Amino acid sequence: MELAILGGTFDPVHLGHLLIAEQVLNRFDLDKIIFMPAGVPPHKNNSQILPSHHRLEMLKLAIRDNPLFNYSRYELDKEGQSYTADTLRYFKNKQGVDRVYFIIGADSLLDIFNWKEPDYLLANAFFIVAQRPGYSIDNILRENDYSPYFDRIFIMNSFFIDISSTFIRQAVKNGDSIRYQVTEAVKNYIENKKLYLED
Ligand SMILES: Nc1ncnc2c1ncn2[C@@H]1O[C@H](COP(=O)(O)OP(=O)(O)OP(=O)(O)O)[C@@H](O)[C@H]1O
Ligand SMILES: O=C(O)c1ccc[n+]([C@@H]2O[C@H](COP(=O)([O-])O)[C@@H](O)[C@H]2O)c1
Repeated sequence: MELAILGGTFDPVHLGHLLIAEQVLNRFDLDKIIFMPAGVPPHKNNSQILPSHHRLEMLKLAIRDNPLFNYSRYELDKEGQSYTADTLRYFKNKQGVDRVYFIIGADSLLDIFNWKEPDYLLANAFFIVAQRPGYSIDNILRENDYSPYFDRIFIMNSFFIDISSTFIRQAVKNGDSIRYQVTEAVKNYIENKKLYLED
């Protein structure tokens, strides 16, 4: 069995996330994508992250029209930090999944040796890396020694999408439009719940 997971804080989920998931389905022989919201994202300032029920609700709204996009509550329901190594162990050892693909942006690839148990992760999972503005994958691959894992890291020939959750949160705070950066349902949710208006 194979599983393709797009993990993220999704604060909020945006069209960049949806577009990279769609490109993965176009380019790889995978039949669905599992969006995995992090309960406690390891490398983010958690006091500033929206409670998980809001992040999950927006994710559900964003993917509801696409039967190939699913989500998992695994990292939300689990205690402690949402380490990807723990998630990998769970799906491989407890759920018997043979191949787990993690879909990440180039910024995450740059950070991956700072993740918990990077060697275990890189040796036992597969990574699909999406281009991201501001990051040169060629330079990233030159800076660290990824060579033992080259057969497990797939660089996706994807287009660059200049959208980030940080930019969206800032735009809401400034009173700027976020239309076309998030789905209409997510935009309405943010407005109705008055999210991201303050620091
Ligand atoms: N526009 C994008 N292009 C490529 N990858 C992206 C893009 N946005 C997010 N990702 C990737 O999706 C994953 C989850 O991202 P995350 O939920 O942290 O969104 P973000 O926009 O990076 O958030 P923030 O701005 O708060 O850091 C990460 O691996 C990240 O690299
Ligand atoms: O396992 C780790 O140490 C680790 C450190 C940083 C990020 N991650 C995972 O990478 C994914 C994207 O993270 P983020 O912070 O960009 O939302 C998300 O699934 C995180 O749980 C994982």
